[in-house]
Amino acid sequence: MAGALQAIRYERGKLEILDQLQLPTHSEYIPIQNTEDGWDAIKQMKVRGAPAIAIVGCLSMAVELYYMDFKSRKEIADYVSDRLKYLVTARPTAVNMNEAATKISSMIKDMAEDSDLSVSDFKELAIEAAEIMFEDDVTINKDIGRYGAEHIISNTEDVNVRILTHCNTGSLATAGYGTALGIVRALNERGKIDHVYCTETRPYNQGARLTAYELVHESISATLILDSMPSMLMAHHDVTAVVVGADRVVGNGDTANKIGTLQLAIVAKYFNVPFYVACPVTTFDPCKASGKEIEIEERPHHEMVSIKGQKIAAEGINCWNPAFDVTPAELITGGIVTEFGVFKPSEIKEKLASILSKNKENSGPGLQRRSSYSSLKLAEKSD
Ligand SMILES: CSC[C@@H](O)[C@@H](O)C(=O)COP(=O)(O)O
Repeated sequence: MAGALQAIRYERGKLEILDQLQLPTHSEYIPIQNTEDGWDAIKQMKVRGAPAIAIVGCLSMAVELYYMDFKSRKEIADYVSDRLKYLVTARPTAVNMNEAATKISSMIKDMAEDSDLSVSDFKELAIEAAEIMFEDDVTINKDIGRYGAEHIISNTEDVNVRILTHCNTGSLATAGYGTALGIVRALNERGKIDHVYCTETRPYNQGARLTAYELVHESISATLILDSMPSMLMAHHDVTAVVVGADRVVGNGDTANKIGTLQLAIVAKYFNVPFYVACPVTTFDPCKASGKEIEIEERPHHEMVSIKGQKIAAEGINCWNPAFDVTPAELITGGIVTEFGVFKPSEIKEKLASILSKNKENSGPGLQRRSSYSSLKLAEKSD
């Protein structure tokens, strides 16, 4: 296998991201020195993909914090909460940044009350909270990959599978490995891929520029198709499953993902092809009852009518550029693949609530387990 693609490079006090606007022709890492840089990179989509947005947002806060001096724990807690709220405003549909902001802010607020913690140890904990997300992401994605691959293999008679995917959900959209593309990677590691089809994903072309790049990089047998071709593809070729990522899965299983996902799900239903959504539990938003409540980001019209400054549409035409659509739960026929297993959309809220409450005390990915670990480490250090 080729060396892993790395969208995010981080060491304490230093963050760089691979500028995805320049891919696939140029690979340039750009520095993110503070939360303004983080916000701009997310807004302009130099980094994109729900998990990567949250990781870069939080790490930009960590880098900023690292170079600052504070007088009290409360000052740090207020600062962190303010910066994270600001980062959430960069892109509204993907819930991961909002989820991370809420989790880190409330953890930091609780720990600010702990008078045994020095200001500098407290600052370190705030930084570590962001670092934990980055460190855990690949493990989470590998679990998603394993569950998804096993589910697909055990629910098909195909010896080797043909997968259709949309947008980019791979190493470039996460800390590494990927979610939906992580399932493709896991299938490939098991020698089970016959072929992968990826859609170009207009207007930003994440499929043509990024997913195709990742598939070629890993020598996975793959074909690029236009966004208008999935029905033609399913009419003429056997597709084992459609596997996509998610920006927000709400309580009833309705799922917001890259524009074009809904039509893929409708076509898959027509041709009786199982349709899977793959995402970490941080993409789950149980507070919203249905997809109607999801705010859909609208992107600037210039992204539709020009490519790298070159006009491709008639001057003066009106445009509509929603970045995401919502797939109703009933069309997610294969299931929702998470790091805890594959769930039916109708059962995901209940099942995740039970798993997460059991895991809260002593395991599970993310801040709960690791923050108590960090507190222990700091306590040991001060003994
Ligand atoms: C693992 S990424 C999952 C989703 O974020 C992905 O499918 C997607 O819709 C990305 O949209 P983008 O606008 O490129 O951020």
